[in-house]
Amino acid sequence: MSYLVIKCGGSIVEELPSSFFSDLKKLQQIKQVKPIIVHGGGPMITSQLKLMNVKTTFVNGLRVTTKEVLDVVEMVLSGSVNKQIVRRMLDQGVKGMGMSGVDGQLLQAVPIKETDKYGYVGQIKSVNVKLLESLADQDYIPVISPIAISEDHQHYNINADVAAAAIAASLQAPLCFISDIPGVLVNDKVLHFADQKKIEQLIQNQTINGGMIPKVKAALSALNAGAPEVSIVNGMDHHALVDFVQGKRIGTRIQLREISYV
Ligand SMILES: Nc1ncnc2c1ncn2[C@@H]1O[C@H](COP(=O)(O)OP(=O)(O)O)[C@@H](O)[C@H]1O
Ligand SMILES: CC(=O)N[C@@H](CCC(=O)OP(=O)(O)O)C(=O)O
Repeated sequence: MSYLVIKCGGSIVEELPSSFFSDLKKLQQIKQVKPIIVHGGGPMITSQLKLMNVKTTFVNGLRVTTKEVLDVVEMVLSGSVNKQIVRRMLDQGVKGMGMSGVDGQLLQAVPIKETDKYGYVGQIKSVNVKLLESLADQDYIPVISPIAISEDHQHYNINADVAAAAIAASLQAPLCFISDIPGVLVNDKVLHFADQKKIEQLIQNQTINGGMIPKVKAALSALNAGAPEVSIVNGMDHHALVDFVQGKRIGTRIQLREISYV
């Protein structure tokens, strides 16, 4: 394995055990993996907006982003959340390099199609892969907040699952979603494998809802664009990352091809 894109959800970022960060080093040194972290921070953005008395709404799992909301999203994600992750990596002797998709034009965006509905939400047009390669060559682990920049230098808010999927697709790398649940749950049980058809059915009957919708959709889009493997795992599981790299059966593994569920 070479690159590994790890998406840390805002739901779990503050709870991640120290072993999560020390395992990054083990993966680099023992398995020659080049980890790349993409993080969210949805709950922290919502708390900050609340403190500032700014109303916030979601449509289809995406935050409606006015100019005022965009400033707060950027402040929270590229500021406190990003630096908190870098600090926790440094505590474990891991070389973290915090950046947003704006820095070095890492994530180049165009506005999402329905701008009247979503405001400053973007979709990723391209990823500056050379920048990621040069950081990995120096053993840095990029820690990326999902703010992107357009050709005319407007910043856009990107759902972190979508940003992680775009990066995994650009690098043709496996993608591991770290969240606060043990995987996709159906009747309180973890679904260990799910194919496209099953996911569409679970969205349709609302078993998959809320923040899980952009996650599974991003998983499918990464796979369709050539990412070899995508799983959703629980960040509270010690050594979830190592288990993922070793191909152990943890969380929910998403696949394109059909699976027999009998
Ligand atoms: N079928 C499902 N299985 C598991 N979680 C689900 C499901 N449907 C909705 N969810 C919700 O999705 C959440 C994970 O998405 P989200 O809150 O966006 O996490 P993150 O911040 O890790 O990206 C879970 O905490 C849960 O509330
Ligand atoms: C467009 C959009 O919805 N952006 C997200 C970005 C953060 C995010 O995705 O954080 P989680 O991974 O914790 O959900 C937002 O503003 O909340």
